[in-house]
Amino acid sequence: MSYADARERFAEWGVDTEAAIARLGRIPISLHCWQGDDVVGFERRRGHSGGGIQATGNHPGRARNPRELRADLEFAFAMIPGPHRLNLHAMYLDTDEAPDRDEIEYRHFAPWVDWAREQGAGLDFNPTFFAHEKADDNLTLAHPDPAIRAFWIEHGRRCREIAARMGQELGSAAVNNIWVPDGFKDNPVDRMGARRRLEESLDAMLQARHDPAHMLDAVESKLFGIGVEACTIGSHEFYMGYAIRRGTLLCLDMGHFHPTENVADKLSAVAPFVPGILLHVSRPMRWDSDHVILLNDEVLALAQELVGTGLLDRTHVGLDFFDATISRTAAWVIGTRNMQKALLRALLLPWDRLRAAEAAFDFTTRLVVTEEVKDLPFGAVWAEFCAREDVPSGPALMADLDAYQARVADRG
Ligand SMILES: C[C@H](O)[C@H](O)[C@@H](O)C(=O)CO
Ligand SMILES: [Mn+2]
Repeated sequence: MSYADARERFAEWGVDTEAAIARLGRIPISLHCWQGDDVVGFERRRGHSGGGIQATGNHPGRARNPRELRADLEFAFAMIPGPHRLNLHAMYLDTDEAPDRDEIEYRHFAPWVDWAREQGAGLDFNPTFFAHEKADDNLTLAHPDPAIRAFWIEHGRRCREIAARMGQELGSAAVNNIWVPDGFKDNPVDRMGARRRLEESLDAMLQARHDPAHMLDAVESKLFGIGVEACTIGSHEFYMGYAIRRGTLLCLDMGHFHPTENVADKLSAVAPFVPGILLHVSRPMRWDSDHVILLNDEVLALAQELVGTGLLDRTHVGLDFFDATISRTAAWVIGTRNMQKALLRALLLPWDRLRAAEAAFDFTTRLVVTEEVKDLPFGAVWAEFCAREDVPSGPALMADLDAYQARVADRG
């Protein structure tokens, strides 16, 4: 179906496809750098605990250095319509030096900023509290040893400074997301002590004020991780309380809750109490497996809540998946485009009609409308969006993905 015909079909429902396309074109999605190299990073020191996260698979083409990762990202950006952001982790520094985590400085990341400026992309940032000898006890900011806590506090403090400078340089606030793997494999007897230490460390780390136009703090909770099955110190309740008290963003990772929980439902529940939300859009399969996101019910529901509640302006959409069994660039492209497709579908819903039906307790109409509109030609609107943004779709996209993968397949 042509776009012109599709526009008319949507108009019959009172939906303006032009407005939806325009809104979608202003929503940046933050691509996570760690999908490109299986969460390895570019530090010269290696070989320590991974904090319970690990990519599985050995598909050829893993980016081995910043140059390769940037080339892969440039390709992915060319396949993804709309404004771009890159979510960097501190272990992806670009330098010949070998600073420890408590020694990193802005200059170690400056090449990323230069590159982002060239690309017209924003940057987000994350301290790296894993893959380091001082994280091998599965305790960092909550460690009982004050020297280890001090080390990680200094790392986190520096990361906030680096993120703030990135945001200032690029004229777009960098979200600096704090996730620590801290927890216990078996039942601890002093959960309270560990949580108090985490709270104190976070307070020390977040003491310096930074301009929110440059940097926004976020905290990310988790239900459990491999190796910390009995207790995660930074649980949802912990960080929900912390984000409210400190006024930070709250990060909701779709893989960090019990599988029966509905992350979409949480948005309107937490939004009144925190200044904003960071999403890690992911696909847990039985656990926090970080599969590439599909255009599935969970992602559609998330996008629908973002649009329907008006929370888009207060939400930063980031991705968090990593799959090393398929082309890493294709994973980025397909996952990101799925998030955008979900947002487009949400933007193309007849919201006024649905809200009126619900307000009138006419749940029959609400059901009929939600099911009937599923037959509308969303694909034609998506194809039009891609064409206007000069990115391929359909078979042309597949050909480009295959050609790029063939180019990187001989990386050692
Ligand atoms: C690499 C990220 O910091 C990490 O995936 C974190 O966001 C997470 O979700 C850990 O399970
Ligand atoms: Mn996450």
